Amino acid sequence: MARKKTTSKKTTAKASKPFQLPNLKLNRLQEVIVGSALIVVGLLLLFSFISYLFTGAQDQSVLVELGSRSTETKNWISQLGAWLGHTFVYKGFGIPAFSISVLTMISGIFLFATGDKVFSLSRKRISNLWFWGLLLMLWLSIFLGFFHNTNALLGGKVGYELNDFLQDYLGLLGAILVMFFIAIVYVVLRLKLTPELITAYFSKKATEVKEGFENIETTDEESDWEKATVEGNPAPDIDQTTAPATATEEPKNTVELSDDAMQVTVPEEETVPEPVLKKVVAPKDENDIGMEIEQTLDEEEVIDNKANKLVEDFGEFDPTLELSNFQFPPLDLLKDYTKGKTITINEEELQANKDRIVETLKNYKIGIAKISATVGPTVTLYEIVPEAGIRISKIKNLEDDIALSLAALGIRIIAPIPGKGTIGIEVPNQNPSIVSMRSVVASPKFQNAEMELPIAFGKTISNETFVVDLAKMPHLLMAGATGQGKSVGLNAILTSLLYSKHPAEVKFVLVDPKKVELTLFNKIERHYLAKLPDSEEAIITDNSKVINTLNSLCIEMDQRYDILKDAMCRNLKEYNAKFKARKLNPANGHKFLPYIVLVVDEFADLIMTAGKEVETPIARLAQLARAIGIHLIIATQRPSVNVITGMIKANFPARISFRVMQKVDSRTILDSGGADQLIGRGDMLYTAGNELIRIQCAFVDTPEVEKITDFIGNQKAYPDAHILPEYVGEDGGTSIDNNIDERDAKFRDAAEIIVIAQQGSASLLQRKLKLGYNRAGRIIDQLEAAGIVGGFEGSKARQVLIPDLTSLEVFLNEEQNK
Ligand SMILES: Nc1ncnc2c1ncn2[C@@H]1O[C@H](COP(=O)(O)OP(=O)(O)OP(=O)(O)O)[C@@H](O)[C@H]1O
Repeated sequence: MARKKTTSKKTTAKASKPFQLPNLKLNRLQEVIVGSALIVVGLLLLFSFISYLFTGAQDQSVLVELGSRSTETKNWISQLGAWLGHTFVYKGFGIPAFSISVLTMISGIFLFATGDKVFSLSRKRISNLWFWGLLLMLWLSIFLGFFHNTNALLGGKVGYELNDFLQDYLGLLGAILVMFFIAIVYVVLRLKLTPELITAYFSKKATEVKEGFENIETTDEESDWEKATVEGNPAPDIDQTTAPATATEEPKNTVELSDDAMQVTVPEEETVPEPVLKKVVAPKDENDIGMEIEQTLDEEEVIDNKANKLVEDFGEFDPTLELSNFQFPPLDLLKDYTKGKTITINEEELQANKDRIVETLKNYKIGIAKISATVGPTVTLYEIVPEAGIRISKIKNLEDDIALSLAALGIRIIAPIPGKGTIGIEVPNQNPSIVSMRSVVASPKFQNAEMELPIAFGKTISNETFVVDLAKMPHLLMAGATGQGKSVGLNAILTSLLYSKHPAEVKFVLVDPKKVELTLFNKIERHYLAKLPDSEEAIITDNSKVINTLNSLCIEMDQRYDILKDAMCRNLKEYNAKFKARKLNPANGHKFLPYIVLVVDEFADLIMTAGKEVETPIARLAQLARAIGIHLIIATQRPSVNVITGMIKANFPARISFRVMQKVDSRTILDSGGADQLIGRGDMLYTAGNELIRIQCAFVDTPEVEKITDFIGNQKAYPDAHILPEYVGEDGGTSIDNNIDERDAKFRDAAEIIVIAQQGSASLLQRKLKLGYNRAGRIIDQLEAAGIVGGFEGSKARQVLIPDLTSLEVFLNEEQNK
């Protein structure tokens, strides 16, 4: 989709460009060769034209014989020169034809000297040069056509004919006026000159000239004095103390060499006078005195000018340049589940449901003034307007009774619907339709979304595509009982981003304790994923590594804040815009910063095993990371209060809930019931802090995700995944201290577990002894120091050096007796 977007942008850009050099890719050697070829061609043209001015008349007679070896011409470039001169100067544009040779040479020099790196950035400039150069040539040629009778070579045949054509229709005066008008258009468009600028320029010049005269007068006096002092003579007629009056007024760098009054005066570097606005307030009456008001104008922001110049020369910084050939996945990779099937409106079903609702309410003496239905992909919303005097809470309490009478699950009553004066009853359709990812990605709402991180969740109850900006959320909490569509939801989020963002613009940090859900994204590691230095896999499946990654993200956050502070930007969007506009110097550590999206599946599992160690960095990130482009998506099966703590909840205003089994879970995640009444299979409720929106999540199946990741993974990638800052945890480094007294209280238990399992891993201890990661890590270090387990072996578990429990007993007893 984004590909479409960019191509459409490109075409509009192309259409507005006057002329564009072909986008050839040359290597450096080819550049030098092509560059020199252009220079030679330019020179050949130049010499031919110059020579033609003098020898053209003599060569006129032999023009018909050109091509034969025996033909002799006077042109410096012989037959070719004679032909070129005749074609371009005489039959062409006259003297202005010289610009062709000059333009060719300039292009050649550019390519030869600077290479494609600069050249490709300056293509726009060069194409501009050609466009305006050729236009100027044509204008001059027509203009010189007025003087055709003086010399036919001035404007060439083209100039003469076009001039003649103009004069035939407009007459001499008309033609002159038209030419004058074109010249004005040229000057205004090309040189961006306006009458104001010209007057400003001349008034500036006038003041400069005036100041110049005044300066000459003073410097005349000064130079007399200086001449005298440099020669060692006293200053003529000027007292030593009073002489440098001008010098004190205008400080000079004066070096006193000796007592003999020899002074060498070095004029100060030219200082740019501050532009000053002067205004004189005349005295009100005889007793009043006038006043002169001076106002210094704001200084020009040089940095902007420089940046504008850079942007003019090289264009805006393009972060996607390194993978400029990257292609966004085509829509065909997504399956169209709804092919040929639109939502079927089953009128019988609608009628039957309506009748039952009306009847049930009637049984409770609730009269209905009006009822209408909106059919969604999986649920139909019946909106009723009760008769006057009916209490809303009465209807709300009938949820179960209506569900019973309709014999359906997942009935939800919204009383009243916010913003409408109605009460909503959501009833699941008998034949729900799948919302395919393809249909939401292809929707104009997603395609034209001007968002930083657009996410197409699915379709609302009124069948509208629901697109939100993750950057604005700014973090998302997601819950749902097992099998209700959480993993599909995560895939839909990731797919949306893959369809809209270039690898340079967004990076994912994926935490997947289930080990199977997000593995497919491994293929796009070097395009879209971020990882810790030295870690083999980018997708984190080991809970212990999550802590390091989260802390590393905190470091990244702090670093980004420093960079943003330095650039005086309030958020990542501003910063990147400033960087693209070349207002930030990469030499000062500035670089284009991609968004980072951290996705944590099975958050409850993580909290169970690592507790505070995970919660603290997550809360920190959630509180602070929004401005610097780190966004969290956290999914959990169990939305209990000890998993989704107050601190986490407070920082995740945007929440999604798939079906949960209990009302209390719904309350924990959404702060209200409702999620327990959903029907599952992607039926979800979304809230961004205010009302609840019921959405049918888009369905994207594993084979589709596989196709997308294959498509991206097979393309040229960055050399490595995006590397996060290194984090050395508290447990970093191995303690070689084998101090028995300082051993952990659970040391012996741990040793036994390790020896029984014959596997030296900290996570085993964590599970069996219910320890935090840091403590388990410390015990492993102590076991290593004691010689019970071997050294660290990367991703493999450590070797256990004691074969069984009896040997361990002997080993530890011996150690005690030492
Ligand atoms: N949006 C959807 N549209 C249609 N069917 C869906 C949708 N989402 C999920 N399903 C169905 O529900 C099944 C389970 O979904 P999913 O694997 O996402 O559940 P889950 O909540 O992640 O479960 P678990 O937590 O056990 O991994 C899918 O295989 C699919 O058949």
